[in-house]
Amino acid sequence: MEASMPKRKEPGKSLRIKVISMGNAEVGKSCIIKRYCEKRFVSKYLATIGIDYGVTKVQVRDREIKVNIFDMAGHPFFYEVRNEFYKDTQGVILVYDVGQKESFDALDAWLVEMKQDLGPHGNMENIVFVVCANKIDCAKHRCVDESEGRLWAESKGFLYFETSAQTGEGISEMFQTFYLNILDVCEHGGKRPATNSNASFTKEQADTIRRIRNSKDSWDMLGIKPGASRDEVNKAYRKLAVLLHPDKCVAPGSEDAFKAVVNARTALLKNIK
Ligand SMILES: Nc1nc2c(ncn2[C@@H]2O[C@H](COP(=O)(O)OP(=O)(O)OP(=O)(O)O)[C@@H](O)[C@H]2O)c(=O)[nH]1
Repeated sequence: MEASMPKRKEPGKSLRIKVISMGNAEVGKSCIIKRYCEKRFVSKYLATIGIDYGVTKVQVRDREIKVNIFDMAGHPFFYEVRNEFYKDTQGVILVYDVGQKESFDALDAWLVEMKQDLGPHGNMENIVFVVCANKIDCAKHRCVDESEGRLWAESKGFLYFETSAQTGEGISEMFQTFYLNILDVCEHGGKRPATNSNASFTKEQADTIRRIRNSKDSWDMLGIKPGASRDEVNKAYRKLAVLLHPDKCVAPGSEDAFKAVVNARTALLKNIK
């Protein structure tokens, strides 16, 4: 009789984690959290004063996770309040507004602030970061495209999601993946599993794509001086083509960078005897 009974799976022990939100003022940190926890959107801007705190329970795989969420004010004025809250964090929701380039450019400074506050013994390697490219509903105002955001995030081993707190797009997928990754870390003794931490492209590829994206003309794009010879153009082109060829490079934006390099070479060779 007992042998034919289906085995009941024992639920895993419940887990308690701390996550924080980071990013410039007004990028939508509070709204992302509200959209997920309360399923609503508030269009009126109410600046977070210092820190907002909330607790929520989620079920991930067979584990119940009690999540303590610290929603940080993005305004520089609240630095002194924020710096109390970086330690003992398992996950960070790092947000920028796709229509506000400064908020994207500020992401590095947010990491620096966190690193400084954690001090020399603080280890950010095993914290799960998810980057939210928020306000994608405002397509008309968008100035940071997906490949640029994804490249920044993935080259640091961070998760990347396109979100809109207003429409809800991407929000639950983002939180589900975020919590799953945190659970993986917790179940690996607090260390990020190797498969989750390495980008599938090199730093050289990521830096080259960024350089090409920001180059001012075709010479600059190929990384050569104006007036260089055909041979120099071809040599520079070949080097970049090997590095960025779509068969070899999976970095976000590599296809566009490769096309731009091909066009730059064609344009330059047309005018060199
Ligand atoms: N269109 C649009 N507006 C959004 C979105 N997310 C937030 N907002 C608006 O952006 C403004 C700022 O949102 P908050 O969530 O308060 O921003 P925050 O990052 O928490 O700001 P601080 O508390 O100052 O750090 C509010 O007016 C929101 O309604 C979104 O996805 N789309």
